[in-house]
This record gives sequence, structure tokens and C-alpha cells, in this order.
Amino acid sequence: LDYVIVGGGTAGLVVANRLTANPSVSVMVLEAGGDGLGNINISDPTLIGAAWGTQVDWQFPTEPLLFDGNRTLGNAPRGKVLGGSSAINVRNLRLKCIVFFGDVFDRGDDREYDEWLALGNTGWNAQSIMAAGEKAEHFFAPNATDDIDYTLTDHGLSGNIATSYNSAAPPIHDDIISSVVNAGGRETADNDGGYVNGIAHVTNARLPSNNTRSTSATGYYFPYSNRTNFQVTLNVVVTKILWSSTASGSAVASGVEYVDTDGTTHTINATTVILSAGTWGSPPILERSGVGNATFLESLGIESVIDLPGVGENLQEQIMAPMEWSLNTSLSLNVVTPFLLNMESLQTTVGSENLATLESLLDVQPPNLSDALYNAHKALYNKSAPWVEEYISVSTPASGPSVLTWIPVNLHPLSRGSVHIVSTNGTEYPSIQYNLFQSPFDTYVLAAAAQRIQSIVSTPPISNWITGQISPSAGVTSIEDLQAFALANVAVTNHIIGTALMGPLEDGGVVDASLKVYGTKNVYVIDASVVPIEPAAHLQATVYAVAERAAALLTSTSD
Ligand SMILES: Cc1cc2nc3c(=O)[nH]c(=O)nc-3n(C[C@H](O)[C@H](O)[C@H](O)COP(=O)(O)OP(=O)(O)OC[C@H]3O[C@@H](n4cnc5c(N)ncnc54)[C@H](O)[C@@H]3O)c2cc1C
Repeated sequence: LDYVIVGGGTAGLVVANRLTANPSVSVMVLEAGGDGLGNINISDPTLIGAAWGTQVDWQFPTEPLLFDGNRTLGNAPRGKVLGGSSAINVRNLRLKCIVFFGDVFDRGDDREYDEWLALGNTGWNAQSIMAAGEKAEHFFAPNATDDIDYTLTDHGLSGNIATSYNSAAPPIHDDIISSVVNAGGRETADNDGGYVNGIAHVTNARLPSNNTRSTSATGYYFPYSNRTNFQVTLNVVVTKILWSSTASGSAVASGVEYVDTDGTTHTINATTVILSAGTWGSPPILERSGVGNATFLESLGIESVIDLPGVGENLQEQIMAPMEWSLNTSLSLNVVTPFLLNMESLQTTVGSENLATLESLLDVQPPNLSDALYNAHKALYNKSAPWVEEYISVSTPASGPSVLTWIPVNLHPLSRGSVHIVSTNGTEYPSIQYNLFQSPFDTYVLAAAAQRIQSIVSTPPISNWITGQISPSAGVTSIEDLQAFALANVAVTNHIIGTALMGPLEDGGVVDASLKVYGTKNVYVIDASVVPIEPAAHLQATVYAVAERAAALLTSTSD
């Protein structure tokens, strides 16, 4: 066997597909979940969140929030099925909100992707990441009557993942756009072209002809399952990497160990091992294999093979605090309506009265954020890269008036969490610490963005639709009160990255720019855990881009 790929998720199936295009290359994908075929909770993206808490969801327990000791955000969803999280990824609002969003597919900003290169990741910049992302996309333009602007040249037109818009835009959207513009924002035709700075509709990973979800399984595996060199073993959990040599600085993997549903242990040999088990899945496998912080591993009785302190660190998550208003009418809308995205530089978002405080908070480097990543974030700020994303949606409950939901998202928090194993047991859940709001800067960003949203919503014409503020309650308008609101109502976006960071070793890197694990000859990590900087977007399009580019590097084809 040439390659064993751990995890048939978003990234894993892309890599398997591209490698097996060469019939002489053999690949085995080991996936913990089943094939998901016939599961309507996966195929129908309008069945919002129906897959969560079922057997196709890992339901990762998370640790109590450090700033609020008794509270946790509960079990976090992650796909445990062919297609991985691309099969269940729909917006997940845990709190009061009744609105959910679609299976968003959008790219980040050139300034963010160029920062990957500035961090020392040769070959990874806006141009190469955008090109790889477009390779994954097959964009279906909306009907002319849908009243949705777009720019065809900002999209890939012949890739494996179908993208399209939900449906026609309801008239209230014009008033939302007008209020954003009247309050000093801008309208853009499309935010997928590398300059994310305005309000626009976004695409979903959806095949418009039958309104089914497009996943890495539907796009990269099922149509190719007759390739004899593309093998998949389902319902097996990989526990660790096996080594044929642990020579210092050049460890050689011989394959992996896995357990089946009976608890029987198996091994499989391969020339190259690729971990694509996700941001919370890949680091635990490395740690159980002796790759990680040597002191920590030895405390668990695991012999250190490669001392790599970055493994499991640098966990980054985008955070939000949903806001809601009641409208003066009951619009006939589906629960998931078309929606808009508004992104602007942080300097514009916070307003001049908050800028000095914000910049003084940005000047404080959190203790577990490396100099390199801290400087990258300051560079993003200085380049006026987008920092706050606003999800805007209108929904109508079973009874009563429609609700406007407007959610500020802090795209680039400074706080960093971690994921680490708690024992040598290969199937035990790791300990996941988000460490949200470690940096007061993160709270302030959400509060200042919320204040600005309040001013947009009170600007005509959208203000004429509003009858009252639901959340936060009326009167919560000061920065102090809005910070308290953000702390009490924080929700996560499930856009986790960073735990097998791509970057120089001295900056906490786990993999080099070819995504090979430092100190190994033949072990790679290819999934969201290598992403060093969050995009001003939802994450999957960037993960597809990472996987496409990594596969191209492996097959040495030009991208
Ligand atoms: C609830 C939710 C909502 C989201 N919403 C959006 C959205 O609307 N838009 C967007 O762009 N992004 C969204 N995301 C993020 C996006 O889906 C993920 O970032 C992306 O899919 C991650 O890809 P990955 O390849 O890193 O991991 P995954 O796709 O999660 O793949 C990991 C795979 O590895 C398997 N695996 C793990 N451990 C093992 C093991 N030990 N042995 C064998 N197999 C294993 C898993 O079962 C899984 O199939 C969402 C994510 C979630 C969870």
C-alpha cells in the first residue's frame, strides 16, 4: 500500500481522490464512521442540525469555560461519517437563537492568506490558496430573477463541490443592504474574489438541481468508488502510528494501528501515513504515537519519539454573540432564508470612540500566543483586513412576527486553546479547552461590533421594520454591558484550526510547508488543524483548498 489516510472527512477524501487518479498509486482510507448513504439528515441541508447528537456526530465533550468555571458549551459536533464535518456542517447556534444558517461555502481574504506566507510557509499565499480553492468548486449561478448579485470570475466552475445560493432574496434584504450602506458600510457583488469587505450574499455547498448537500463524499468519493486503487474501510478508529525507525530527526512510519467495532486491534502497513482526522482528531493520534510535548507525554507513560511542543496547542475558534430584533410583520420565509454577510476592517467596525481602547488591548500579547502569530495578527490589523463578520438573517417562527438575527463574529480572536489526550486509551475522548476570552481584546471586539450593529439596525429603512430588541434586551448599549452580554451569550462557530500548525518549528509549528510532520520521513497532516490563520469566512472552502494544494504537492503536479 502506498498511502494510508486516517479519516475520510473533508480533506481526507480530496487527497485520496487526487492520489488515486494515478492508477498505479494505492490508497486506503480508514474512517471511524459509516458511509452515510441514505441518511437524509446529511443529504438534506434544510434539516438543520438534525445530524447532531446522532451516530454521525462525534459529540466531542468540551471543558468548562475558564472565564466562567461551571459553564461548558456542551458537546461540540464533528462529522463521524464519510465526508466528515462537510456532511453535517450547518451553522450551530446553541443559545436562544432560533435561526440557523446554511452549509456556507466561502473563501477568505487575500490579506489573510498572504499572512500564511509571511509566517514562513513557502508557497502558501493568496494566489496559490485561491487557485487551489477554485479547483474544488463548481459554481452554479442563480437565476436572473433571484435578485442575487455575484461575480462569475470569483468562482471555480468545474470542481467537485457544487456551490449555489439558497433561493431568491426576499425584499427585506434590499432594506438591510440600504441600512448598511446608509450607516457607512459598503455593498459588494461577491465576497469570494479575495477582497472581503462589504455586504453580499454567500454561496452554500449545495447542488441546486435537487437541493442536496455537496460533501467531500458526494464530490470526491462516491463518483470514484469504482477505482480499485481507492479503498475505504469504514467503522474503524485509528489509535496510533506505527514506527519502523524512531531515529532522531528522521522517524519512519510503517503504518497505523486501528480498532474495529468489536474492539479488535489491527495494523496496516503503508509507505506514507496521512492524518486527516481533523483539528481534534489528528493531534491525539500524534500524541499516542510519541509525537508531542515530551514532558507531557512522558507523564502519561508514552515514550517520546519526537519532541514537538506545538502538537495540540494553538487551538483557535471564531466566536460570536447572537443578537435579535422582532419585526412588525410575519414574512412568509423558510427558517433558513438567504442571508447576507457584512465584513469590514476592525478599525471601521468599532467606531472612533472605541479605537484607542481596542488598540491598547491589541497591544497585550497573550502568554500562549507565539510572537510569530501575534505579529501576524497585528499585521492583519494594520492592513485593515476584515476582522468582524456579521451574519444577517430573517426567519419566521411557527407563530408570531418574524425575527431579524444579526450576529457579530470575531474572526481573529487572540486567545488560544488546546486539545490533548488524557490517557493512552486510543478511543478515549481528548480534553478540549477552548480558552475563550483569555484576551480581553476578544471580548471588546464583540462588544464594539454589537454596538455598531445596533446603530445600523436603528438606521432607516430597516429601522422601520423593527418593533423591539429581543436579545440583548433594550437598554444594553454601553460597551461594558455589551461585553457582559458577549461573555454570557458566547457561541462558537465550529471553525476550529491550528492544533497541528503549519509553520516554522521555532514558532510552534508541527508540520512544514509540505504538511510533513517535523522529525518524520513520511507522516503528513492534511486537514483543518494545519491552518495557521482563520479566513474571513466559514472554514470548509479553505480546508478544501488546503487539501487540493497538499495533494498537488504530493503528486508533484503543478497547481
Ligand atoms: C457543526 C458544524 C458546522 C459547520 N458549519 C460550517 C459552514 O456552514 N460552512 C463552512 O465552511 N464550514 C463549516 N464548518 C467547518 C467545516 O465543516 C470544517 O472546518 C471542515 O469540514 C473540517 O474538515 P477536516 O477535514 O479538517 O475534518 P473533518 O471533515 O471533520 O474530517 C475528519 C474525519 O476523520 C475521521 N476521524 C477522526 N478521528 C479518527 C480516527 N481516530 N480514526 C478514523 N477516522 C477518524 C472523522 O470521523 C471524520 O470523518 C462547520 C463544522 C461543524 C462541525
